[in-house]
Amino acid sequence: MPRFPRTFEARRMSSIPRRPATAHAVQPGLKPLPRIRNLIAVGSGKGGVGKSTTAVNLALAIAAEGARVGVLDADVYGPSIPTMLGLTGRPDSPDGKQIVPMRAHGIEAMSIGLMIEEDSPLIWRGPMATSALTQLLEQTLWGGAGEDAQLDYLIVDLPPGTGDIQLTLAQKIPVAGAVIVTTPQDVATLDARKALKMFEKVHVPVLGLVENMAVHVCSNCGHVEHLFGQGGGQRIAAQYGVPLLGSLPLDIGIREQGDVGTPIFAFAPDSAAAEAYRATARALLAELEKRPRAQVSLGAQLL
Ligand SMILES: Nc1ncnc2c1ncn2[C@@H]1O[C@H](COP(=O)(O)OP(=O)(O)OP(=O)(O)O)[C@@H](O)[C@H]1O
Repeated sequence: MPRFPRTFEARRMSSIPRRPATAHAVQPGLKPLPRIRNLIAVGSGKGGVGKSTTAVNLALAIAAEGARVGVLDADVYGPSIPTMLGLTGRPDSPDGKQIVPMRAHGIEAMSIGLMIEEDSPLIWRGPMATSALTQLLEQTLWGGAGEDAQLDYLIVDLPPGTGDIQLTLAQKIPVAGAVIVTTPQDVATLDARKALKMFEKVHVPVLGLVENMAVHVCSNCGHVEHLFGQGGGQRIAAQYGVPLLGSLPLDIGIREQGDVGTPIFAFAPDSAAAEAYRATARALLAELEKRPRAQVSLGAQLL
């Protein structure tokens, strides 16, 4: 794989003008979080489909559009975002209550994995997990220390599956929209449908599906192969009545870069894989723009 001389962070700092995002409506009955203009939940019907990898690279791709972005790793079963972003140590908490998010590759990040010992197994019952996660969401100083600090987008990597924890989280967290990550096999077994139903049940709008590992790119010759046939993602999205936001390649660089803490989008922003994430991120933002805006109340910062 070609090496790119300039890091993503340097590129981002030097050339991308900030474009503050419009805040969009959340589920009826919930109040938007003051520090978050748009919270986007990333879910999947089952584990191992590449949800965290997709969430992190999409967060970077959205940041590259000029937005202030954070990622919250809510995957209590296997918090992998610290590794994917190369984060270690504990986040600061000056007053013992609020938590300063960590930063990597130009985005903010917080993970349940940063708050516990690295080797300790997370065997939490539903209520414990959901209250820990809602606390983490609310007590993190997203967007900086100032009173009016805000992120344009917070990408929340939900635990895989559609059990109680996922349902409660989808119900309690004020979400502007959800994205469902599937693989071609996942599509075949209809696990993605369960995730769709779950979000529907709690009135969270699904912005679309992302088909991960859709085509294989040979690391030697770059040959592209549709291992699982073509058009599956498109068909299933049409069947469910939601857009297919993008199809991502099964690419060794995506895995390798995730393992070493510099996601492919940061490592090789001009690669074909990064381009696929960029196109998917743009489609996601375009879908979000179609959603109703958050209501503006006097004194609120949701302009
Ligand atoms: N498009 C891709 N190409 C190559 N490898 C990928 C791709 N997407 C994900 N992977 C790899 O697949 C493995 C699982 O990915 P990831 O941890 O993102 O899945 P997940 O759905 O979040 O898993 P879980 O939530 O069950 O822990 C990782 O090793 C990751 O690097």
